[in-house]
Amino acid sequence: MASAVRRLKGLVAATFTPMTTMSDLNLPVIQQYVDYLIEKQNVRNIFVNGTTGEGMSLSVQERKMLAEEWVKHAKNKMDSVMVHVGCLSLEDSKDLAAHAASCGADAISAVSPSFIKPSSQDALVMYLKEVAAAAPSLPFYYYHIPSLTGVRYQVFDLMGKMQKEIPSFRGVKFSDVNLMDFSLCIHNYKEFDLLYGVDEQLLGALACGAHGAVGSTYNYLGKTTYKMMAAFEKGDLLKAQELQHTIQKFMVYVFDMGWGLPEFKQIMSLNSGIDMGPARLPLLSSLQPEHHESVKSKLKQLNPL
Ligand SMILES: CC(=O)N[C@H](C=O)[C@@H](O)[C@H](O)[C@H](O)CO
Ligand SMILES: CC(=O)C(=O)O
Repeated sequence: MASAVRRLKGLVAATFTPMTTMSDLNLPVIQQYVDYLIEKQNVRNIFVNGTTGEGMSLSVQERKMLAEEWVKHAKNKMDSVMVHVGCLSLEDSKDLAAHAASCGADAISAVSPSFIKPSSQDALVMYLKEVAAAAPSLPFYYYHIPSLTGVRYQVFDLMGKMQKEIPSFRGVKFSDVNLMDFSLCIHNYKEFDLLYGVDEQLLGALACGAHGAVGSTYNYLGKTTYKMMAAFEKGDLLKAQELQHTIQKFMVYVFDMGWGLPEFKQIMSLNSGIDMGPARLPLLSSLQPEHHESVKSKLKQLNPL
């Protein structure tokens, strides 16, 4: 029987959280940000309050305000708004899940708790089940990002348990390099959405059958990544490889500079012309004014606006 459930496809931008110079939320920027993603990057899905959005560094109240604002502006323009509700506190996660449903989000996602970690796969699934049950009408996506959570259970092993225990379970945002685990999930759980989350090797995940991708770079490399996906779909593997390699060269530059979230936010500001402000935690950015032209010209070659 064909499923009536709408599948999440294509690119999902993991949004940055716009902030003022004082690191307060800068909500008025969000409307412009939504239009930029649609018009300049052709991206019509967003993942809010995740890693890139600094969800874990924000208060519950701030996360609610952000979810509301993103939903308000994306509602009739984008295909889907997924709100990340994972926290170290189960109560906070449930609160955020219920709030996401009440404000009109299309889906929720949660990471595993990562300070006191689940002691077994079953414990993790029980936890996720409670979070998902706080918003039973919304599709639930497990957010697998072992490099940050330290929770490394094979997703393939978890999928069957999540399918059995969580009625709203719809898929996984898979931010890990283990393509065998990813491939096993795709082939054994065909009715679920498997969204890949390591942008710099998306082509490998497409070859395994990825249904879509969620990531930070789609904020500024969305159009280029779509070109790579189109080449792959047409069977033009050489062109797809070339585009993936070009994107990788940009990421090598970023990683060689030792850049992370505060610099990613600046890269986004430089490319979009929308001021994202600094990161929330007092992490000092090492992207200096003398780097601006180099970042801009590299991105311009990659993704001419
Ligand atoms: C750790 C992290 O932030 N992972 C993101 C998604 O999960 C990715 O989108 C990366 O930001 C991206 O692949 C660049 O390394
Ligand atoms: C990158 C990603 O998917 C996140 O920021 O959560």
